[in-house]
Amino acid sequence: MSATTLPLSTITSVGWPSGSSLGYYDEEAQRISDLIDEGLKQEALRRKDARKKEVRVLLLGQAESGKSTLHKQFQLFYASQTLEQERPSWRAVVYLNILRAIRTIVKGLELAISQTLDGSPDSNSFVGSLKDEIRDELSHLEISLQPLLDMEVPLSSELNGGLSGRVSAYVRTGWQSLINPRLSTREKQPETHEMKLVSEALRTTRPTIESLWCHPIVVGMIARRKLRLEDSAPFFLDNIHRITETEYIPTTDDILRVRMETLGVVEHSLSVRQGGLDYTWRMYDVSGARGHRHAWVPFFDDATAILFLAPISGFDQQLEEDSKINRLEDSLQLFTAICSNKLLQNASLIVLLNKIDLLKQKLQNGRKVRKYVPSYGNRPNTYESVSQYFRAHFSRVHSRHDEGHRGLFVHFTSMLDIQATHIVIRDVGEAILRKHISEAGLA
Ligand SMILES: Nc1nc2c(ncn2[C@@H]2O[C@H](COP(=O)(O)OP(=O)(O)OP(=O)(O)O)[C@@H](O)[C@H]2O)c(=O)[nH]1
Ligand SMILES: [Mg+2]
Repeated sequence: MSATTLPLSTITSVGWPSGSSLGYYDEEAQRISDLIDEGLKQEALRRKDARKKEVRVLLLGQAESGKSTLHKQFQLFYASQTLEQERPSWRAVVYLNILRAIRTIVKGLELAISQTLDGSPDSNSFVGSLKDEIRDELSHLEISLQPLLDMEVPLSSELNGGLSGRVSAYVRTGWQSLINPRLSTREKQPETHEMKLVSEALRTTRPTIESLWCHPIVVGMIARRKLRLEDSAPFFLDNIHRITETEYIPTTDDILRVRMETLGVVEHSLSVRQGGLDYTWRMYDVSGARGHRHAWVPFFDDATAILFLAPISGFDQQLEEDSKINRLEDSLQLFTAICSNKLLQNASLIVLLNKIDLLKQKLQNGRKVRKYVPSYGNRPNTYESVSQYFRAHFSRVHSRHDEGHRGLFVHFTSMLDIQATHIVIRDVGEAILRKHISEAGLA
């Protein structure tokens, strides 16, 4: 029976006050409606209040520009205990970085050796005139390292929760628990089977890795840029002795240097106390590869600030995902798109011209900027001159394309320098918060 066919007597018999007039129901309905309205109002106020205490920061920039490394630095500055908890989990990623570096070297050597065996050596090839005994020596090193390299796929698959395919590991929420299941307990972690195999194999092949890494042919190929190693590969291979110790736990420097690609967009939350108030910083760390940038858009609404990272050491490099595009050129194009994006026009804009340590190193080694950036002309090939020239390019893009007519904050950074980066984080944090406070009416 539907409620509309119930006689009034039936209704009163189930507990409604008998003999009351219809006016009573109106009053009761009104009371309930007022209560609901009040609840909704309180909820809206509570949300508005929480929103005022929430700062949303986007970390943008091309792949390998240093976004995830910057997030680690924020973590170190505001929540170092969380990085402490994660520390053992990074060991697997360090191992994976080493395996990847060895694979790149071995593949590069294989290619060079096959060219000499073909009898059609590239006349410019450094190994074009390899003597038979050196070729045999290199082949022997490669064969000895093959079992170690065969562990790369299972290890990356373990880090990716069983997903294999590309040999890589990805930053995404909760990856640490796969390799370090009792992350929160602080107990000494038992090694996973895969990790045990890899760490043993690394220990036993350490002398071979060292021989390969300091072999004059490999050193020469790197000097002539015949091998494209990731930025941190030399550091890990130089430290192979320490890293293959039985009790090895990654240092903070190792964690900052390790390369782990970001998958999609990862949200991190940080509690930040500033000016006597607690704020929640929501940081969005995105994948910077060309094919993944469309995934950023849903995070543009309501962004408080953008931290745009441009690795200016990349003036002589191409994108990994498209070898026709110069890295610096790509950074400038991307920055143009960010400046002119209407959805972002209210967000503070902060540019971090990153990897200045690598830029200084390249210039010291005699790399000429004008060879890769013809417009640089005959200006001095010094860090001061080059860095200001690159900065001027970003400022020009900003003044031509900035939709919101915002001010532009520019910092030169090396994400590996903890002290200097923390000064930048403090300055940037204060600037972002000042703007947020005045806009949210918290002042
Ligand atoms: N030498 C040097 N290396 C850096 C610097 N900043 C970052 N790196 C290294 O560059 C590599 C890439 O850094 P990530 O932070 O993973 O780059 P990302 O922008 O998050 O890259 P995607 O996630 O692919 O978009 C890592 O190995 C870092 O250790 C820097 O200032 N100097
Ligand atoms: Mg990343």
